[in-house]
Amino acid sequence: MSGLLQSLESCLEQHIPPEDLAEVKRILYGGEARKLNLPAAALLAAQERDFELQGYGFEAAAEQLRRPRIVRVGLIQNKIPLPTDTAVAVQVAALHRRIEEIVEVAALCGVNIVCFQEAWTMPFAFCTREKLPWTEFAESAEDGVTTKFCQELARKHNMVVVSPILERDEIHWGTLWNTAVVISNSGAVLGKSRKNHIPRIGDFNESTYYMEGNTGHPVFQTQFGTIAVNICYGRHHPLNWLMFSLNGAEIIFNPSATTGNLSESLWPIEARNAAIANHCFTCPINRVGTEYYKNSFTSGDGGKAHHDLGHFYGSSYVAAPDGSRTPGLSRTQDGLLVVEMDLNLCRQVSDKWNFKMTGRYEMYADKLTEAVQPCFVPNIIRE
Ligand SMILES: NC(=O)NCCC(=O)O
Repeated sequence: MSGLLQSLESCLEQHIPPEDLAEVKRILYGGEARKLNLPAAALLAAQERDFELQGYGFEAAAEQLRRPRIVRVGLIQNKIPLPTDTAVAVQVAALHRRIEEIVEVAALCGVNIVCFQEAWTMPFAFCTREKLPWTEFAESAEDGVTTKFCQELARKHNMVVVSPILERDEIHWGTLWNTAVVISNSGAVLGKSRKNHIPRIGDFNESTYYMEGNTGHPVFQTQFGTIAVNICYGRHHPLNWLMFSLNGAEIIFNPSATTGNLSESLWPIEARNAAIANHCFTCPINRVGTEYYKNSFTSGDGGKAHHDLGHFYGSSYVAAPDGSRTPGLSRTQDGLLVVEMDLNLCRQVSDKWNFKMTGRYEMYADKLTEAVQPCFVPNIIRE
């Protein structure tokens, strides 16, 4: 992992000859994203508060019967501000303060829907396998301190807030889940979406802490568009994206926590491919920084015990249904990515490429039903 590389895009800008840059961006990114003109006050506040602020826009063609449906989303990536052995309540409060000051800037930029990173109120401590204090970060999705905090933000800024937390479900005997709480711009809790796929890879020992989600693939109708949340490792599962899309999601957020050595080469591909395959916008968000734990832990691979999961590489971005994408935020710095999109692009691209129309879902539904039966015989033709 190169700790110094700020972002792939800054590297390209620096090293690709100027006469080739536009063509390189067309091939790699589907074109040069339109830069948004963000308010000077927002740029200044971001600088003072020490985070990167970037803004891009995606266009759609004008239609005769539908007005443009313009929405601005905000993706926030951040480091944990305090050491992991600071008191739980103090860490949570510090994260609330950090997010509050970034959301204020999102509001200045006209953001309608904001999404935070996975388990944003805590260090991503699931590498340790220790229960305390990490399970103490879990909160009620309905009326925990973080949900109340987000409801205030939503009301104050007239913004839909997607808040991925570690959830404690008191009704079901204190069960823990990895959950995104979706809060309407009215301040009401619209609902929640639990992480469907739990990693069992390397230091990501998350199944020690919480269960595979049981909320299916809910889509939330907001004033600004229909949204869904595919949490982190669900990014690797094309059917997970598909189901959110079949339920009508126009924007799918992917709040994540993932590290360089493990997944950085997959990061630019998976969510972008999901945007293309499902005719929707996708918004992967990753935390930044290296989180240190006092007690060492092993990866179960015979390697040495260590004190961190590796570097969380940020690089949050937005991909559009036509396959184009924004540059990523920094690999090392807190950041806010503001992206304006016309949701009419989803149907326009669908009418062009027809992936849903040609999807032959009935064929796959039948065959998948067969494939999961114990008596399944793979269809291999032999001589
Ligand atoms: N948080 C999480 O599910 N991480 C797993 C690693 C990855 O999906 O890249």
